[in-house]
Amino acid sequence: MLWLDLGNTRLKYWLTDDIGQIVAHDAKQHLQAPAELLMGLTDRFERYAPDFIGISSVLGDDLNVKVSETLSRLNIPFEFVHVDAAHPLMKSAYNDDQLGCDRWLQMLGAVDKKKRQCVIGCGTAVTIDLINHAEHLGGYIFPSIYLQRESLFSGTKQITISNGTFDSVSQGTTTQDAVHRGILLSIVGAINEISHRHPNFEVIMTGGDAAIIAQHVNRPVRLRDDLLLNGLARYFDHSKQT
Ligand SMILES: Nc1ncnc2c1ncn2[C@@H]1O[C@H](COP(=O)(O)OP(=O)(O)O)[C@@H](O)[C@H]1O
Ligand SMILES: CC(C)(COP(=O)(O)O)[C@@H](O)C(=O)NCCC(=O)O
Ligand SMILES: [K+]
Repeated sequence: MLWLDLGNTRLKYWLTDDIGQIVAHDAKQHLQAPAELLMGLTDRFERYAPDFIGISSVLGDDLNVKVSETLSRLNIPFEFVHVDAAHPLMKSAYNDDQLGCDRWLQMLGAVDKKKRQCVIGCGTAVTIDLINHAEHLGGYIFPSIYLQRESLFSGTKQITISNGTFDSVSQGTTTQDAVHRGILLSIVGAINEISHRHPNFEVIMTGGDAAIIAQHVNRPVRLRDDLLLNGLARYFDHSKQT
């Protein structure tokens, strides 16, 4: 099986064998041209010869059509996941026309009837979703570190930094440090606040920046970079059973 996660910044793929073990995986910035990036991967995918391609995309219809055209050349069956708020594995109070497919699949990858869970996606946007015994209560969306830095850059005259590391939340004594620590604090602070308000929810984090952010969160955090993959596998496994 080939699993694709088309996020706003990076295309991730996982190739799994018939017992679900990961054989290959990668993440690449698609620079808003995911179909072209996929074109360059088609010979590799043909060599893997998967029997099915499951896709999560939050890139909208126009890009999804281009991705479909590229994938059609492979003559391998593929399917884009659509959010189902009434899914047997997890009910959702969220508007299912609007809920991002990646958020939904990350939750599907983690959901456990016996638990209260806070699922945090650390991608282009940070998403926080609350699940109470397999019922999605709703969540939050806010810009992640690079989007926040870009907004400061474009919204102010005197903040002109373009690089720097997000590695501390202690107060800064230069513009560069004040910006990078402020941005990281805004994200870590939000996560600490939500986990403080929901003390008996287990906190699970995934996404490209999860490791950077998790180390500053003042509650135990479970890092799972396979969450969306797991959601895709559960989704298509379940649809086969029914
Ligand atoms: N402008 C940027 N420069 C460098 N890295 C970036 C930039 N924007 C995002 N990234 C990196 O890309 C990754 C995005 O995470 P990912 O979970 O793949 O996001 P998405 O699912 O939204 O595409 C993160 O590791 C982040 O550090
Ligand atoms: C919130 C998101 C942009 C996060 O996407 P990502 O950061 O993974 O690229 C995505 O889940 C999305 O487009 N959601 C649709 C709006 C919503 O979930 O309400
Ligand atoms: K994502």
